[in-house]
Amino acid sequence: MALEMRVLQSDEWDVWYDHLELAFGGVPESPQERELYESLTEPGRSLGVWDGGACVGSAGAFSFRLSVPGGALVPAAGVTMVGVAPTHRRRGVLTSMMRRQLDDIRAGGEPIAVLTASEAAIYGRFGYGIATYALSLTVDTTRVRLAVPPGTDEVRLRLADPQKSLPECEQVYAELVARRPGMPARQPGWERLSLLDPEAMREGASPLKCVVAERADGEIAGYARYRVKPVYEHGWEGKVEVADLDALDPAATAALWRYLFGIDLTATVRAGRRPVDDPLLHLVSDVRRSRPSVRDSLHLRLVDLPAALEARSYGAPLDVVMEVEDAFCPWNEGRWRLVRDAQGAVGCTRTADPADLELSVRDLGAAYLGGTTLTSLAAAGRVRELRPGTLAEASRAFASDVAPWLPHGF
Ligand SMILES: CC(=O)SCCNC(=O)CCNC(=O)[C@H](O)C(C)(C)COP(=O)(O)OP(=O)(O)OC[C@H]1O[C@@H](n2cnc3c(N)ncnc32)[C@H](O)[C@@H]1OP(=O)(O)O
Repeated sequence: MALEMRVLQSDEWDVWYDHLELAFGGVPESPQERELYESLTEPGRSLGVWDGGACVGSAGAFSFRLSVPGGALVPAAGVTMVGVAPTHRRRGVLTSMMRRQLDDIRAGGEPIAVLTASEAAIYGRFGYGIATYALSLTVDTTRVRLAVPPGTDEVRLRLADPQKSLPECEQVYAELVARRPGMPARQPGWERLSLLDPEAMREGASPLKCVVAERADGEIAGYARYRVKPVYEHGWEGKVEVADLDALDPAATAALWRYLFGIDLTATVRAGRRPVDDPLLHLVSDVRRSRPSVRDSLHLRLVDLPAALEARSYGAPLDVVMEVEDAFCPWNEGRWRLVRDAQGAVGCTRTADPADLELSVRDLGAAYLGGTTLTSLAAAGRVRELRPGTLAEASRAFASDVAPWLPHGF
């Protein structure tokens, strides 16, 4: 029987999601998680592939707005819930869904698409590049000390109910979105993701706790959400699992980390999905015993290349012609002139002038948020400089002073 791909109807969601769970191995999600993701699913932009009555393929998209260098929010399709039934793998089902989805995203006018990949090797062939990395730290807090900046002692910490303190914590999040590229501005319903706390997610740890940091005037300056996992071996050696830590100034940042490091009966603080330039790296007395590790996080694709490049700002004047390869979305293929003038105005237009740089859309996606430099891509042979001097100029202009960061999965 021929496979049929069609847009999801709301009443098909359960079958569609059961299929997705199976594609990921078949362990059922908690009812809380399932309910949340059902409420966040946008059926009109979710695809199902059907073999008779059986769902064998799924791909969804969320309507995000993502911060980019300069602070603008760019409409971005958040590609999600991708799965192909184990019986139907390696027959091109994913490829057909990616084709349809990118065509739909283009028609809908979102200049970029983003995703987090279950396996880092899947999406490069569809033009996605790795635009952000995530830092994980596992700190031995029996050995590692914090050097806190002046003002830390003036920060007041208050334990708060995660649900009740959500509105004030969301204010902090919203302020950070404008400061750091790669962050999705909160869309209605997404704030609930931070509070998701089913027993199954705790792995023996406590329910989610929240500590709020306030300045002397009572203004909120940050918060951390965390769980404590009791461990007793030769004495108490519990683990503090940090879910979120967002703060607006150095004193609040240090006060929150100091609090987490100092929780009695614990010996480890573990924080995953942190920015790669997390200030914690500079607060700790021993970075090695903080066991940093890095992995790919947000994969990004330019869907409408000129609109995407014009939507961000650049750190220096620039006039560069790029020869871009994009076999999967050929409307982006060819030669583009990107100009950022002395006043900061940006234009990206087609040109017949000789190219200065040559690269694939995937590598342009990797560099788009300013975290991966064009120079580092060139060192790997992925960007080729055709006119001397243009690589350094473009690399400086694209780079972001603040590392791009995706604070949560989707
Ligand atoms: C954004 C997200 O939701 S990420 C979640 C992705 N989903 C999962 O990981 C769930 C488990 N895996 C699956 O459901 C499937 O194996 C998928 C979705 C990864 C791939 O689906 P398929 O229909 O088998 O892919 P398809 O047949 O279109 O393969 C296209 C190409 O990608 C390659 N490919 C497919 N899966 C992988 C993988 N996991 N790693 C590397 N390459 C892969 C194929 O070999 C093929 O390469 P080719 O064109 O050179 O022959």
